[in-house]
Amino acid sequence: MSFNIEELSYPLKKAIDAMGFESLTPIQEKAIPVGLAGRDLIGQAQTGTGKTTAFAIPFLERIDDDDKVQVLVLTPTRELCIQVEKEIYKLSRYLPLHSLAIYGGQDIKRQISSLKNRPQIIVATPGRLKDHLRRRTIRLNDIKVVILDEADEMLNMGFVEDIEDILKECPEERQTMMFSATMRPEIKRIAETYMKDPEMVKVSQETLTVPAIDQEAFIVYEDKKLLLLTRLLDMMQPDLSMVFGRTKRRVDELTRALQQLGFRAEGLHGDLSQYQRDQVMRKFREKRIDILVATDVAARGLDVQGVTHVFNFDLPQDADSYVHRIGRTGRAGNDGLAMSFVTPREKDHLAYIERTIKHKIARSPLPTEQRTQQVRQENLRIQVVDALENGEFDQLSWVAEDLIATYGAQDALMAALSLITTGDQRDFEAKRINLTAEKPVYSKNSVPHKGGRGHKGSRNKNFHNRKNRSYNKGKHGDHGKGKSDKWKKSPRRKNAQ
Ligand SMILES: Nc1ncnc2c1ncn2[C@@H]1O[C@H](COP(=O)(O)OP(=O)(O)OP(=O)(O)O)[C@@H](O)[C@H]1O
Ligand SMILES: [Mg+2]
Repeated sequence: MSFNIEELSYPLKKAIDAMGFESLTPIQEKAIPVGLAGRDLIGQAQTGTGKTTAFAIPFLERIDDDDKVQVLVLTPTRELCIQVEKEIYKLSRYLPLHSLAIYGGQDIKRQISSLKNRPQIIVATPGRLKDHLRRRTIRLNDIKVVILDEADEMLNMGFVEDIEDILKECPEERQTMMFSATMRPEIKRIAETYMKDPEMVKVSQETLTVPAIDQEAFIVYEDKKLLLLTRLLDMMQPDLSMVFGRTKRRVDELTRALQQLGFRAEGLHGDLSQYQRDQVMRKFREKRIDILVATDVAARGLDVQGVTHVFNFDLPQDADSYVHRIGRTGRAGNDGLAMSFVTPREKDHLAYIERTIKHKIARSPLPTEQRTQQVRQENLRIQVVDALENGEFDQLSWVAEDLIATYGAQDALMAALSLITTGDQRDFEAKRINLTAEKPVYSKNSVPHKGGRGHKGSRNKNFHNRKNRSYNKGKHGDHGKGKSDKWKKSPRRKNAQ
């Protein structure tokens, strides 16, 4: 029998109930008993499968309300730090425990004054935590549990020294747990050097990516990417989407371009002030913007309800990053669609990503102007039907009567429709915007094409088996053909597991 909710203490059961979780996810079933036993562990499970709760429940069951810092959770980014602390806060709602997020960019004095609440649990980014250690405003002498979320990233070059420094300040006698959706063998070996006889808790799946995420690739020239994105956004009208760009400059330029084209988009990257970063994340979570354009700073861990589409405007450098980026959708049992833009010179890099994730990414044909226009018009029809069914427009009746009497119903309606379509104009503008070109991505793992550059390998032919797919098979626009509706409206959301 696997571990289940009934075995938890009452305050946690109640909190989990309030969060709407009906049962535990597989990684939670497997990792919680090991964590409760006080063992060190490395937990690996796909994106969006509830690793946060998997690592939080054991320490919430085990620590006491002694007002010392007993648990330290480390995360690679500020946004993730804030999010993880929120999840812990929700889980500990009925427990006499305090948690606090400590991250860079926030006023350190404010953090110092929040520390007066005597939190038992600190969630931190490494840099800012080290500041506090230097100032002796945080001490780690009483730490019982250390958790590295996104452990493989934390043990990568950029962070590993900070992590070492931090772990040195923690007592030897402690429980250490590491979690991630990706754990390359060499990183796993490094991880083990910081742990005592860790148990490997893995929810094995055939692929690194989540099956609920549909993955597609478009082979597209660099200077046609913006037009492609514009058309896809217009056709599919995602609820919320994330667009990943390679560099900060790329993110800035792309955000500006999308705004100019009339999309509600904002950018997120490490050069923004913390205030700006917080604002952007808040707007995105509250659906006041539809599109978050970001660098890899947003690739890991972020959990935003309603993200139905992820676009890799630029391919990521490594396959792990691909896994985490696309994992921002298809979370907790929901569907998602991930689309990657690949320049012809990056085909080998895509092949390397496919090999690593053990999943073949379907090649999709580029939407033509004609097809795009047709879908836009069908979407327009849906908009009008929605308005007919739900709208209140009685106050416009005299205008309609007047226009119909003067110009006839058909002309009057067509003129009115033309006012609300932006599509053709958008295409026109998208073609005129020049983004600074990014270099093609290449990694030492991407093998060159057989026959050199420009060779059209027979391998690629198999990928075009979707050529005749329709971009519009939704409930209103299409007249009965096909089942998939992903090309237009956002994928349907199932209930969370
Ligand atoms: N038992 C559960 N039932 C339903 N939903 C859950 C359950 N546990 C967690 N969730 C929800 O699932 C979502 C994803 O959880 P979480 O962010 O912990 O995933 P993750 O495995 O850490 O993903 P990533 O690898 O991207 O960091 C969250 O919204 C969380 O609240
Ligand atoms: Mg996570």
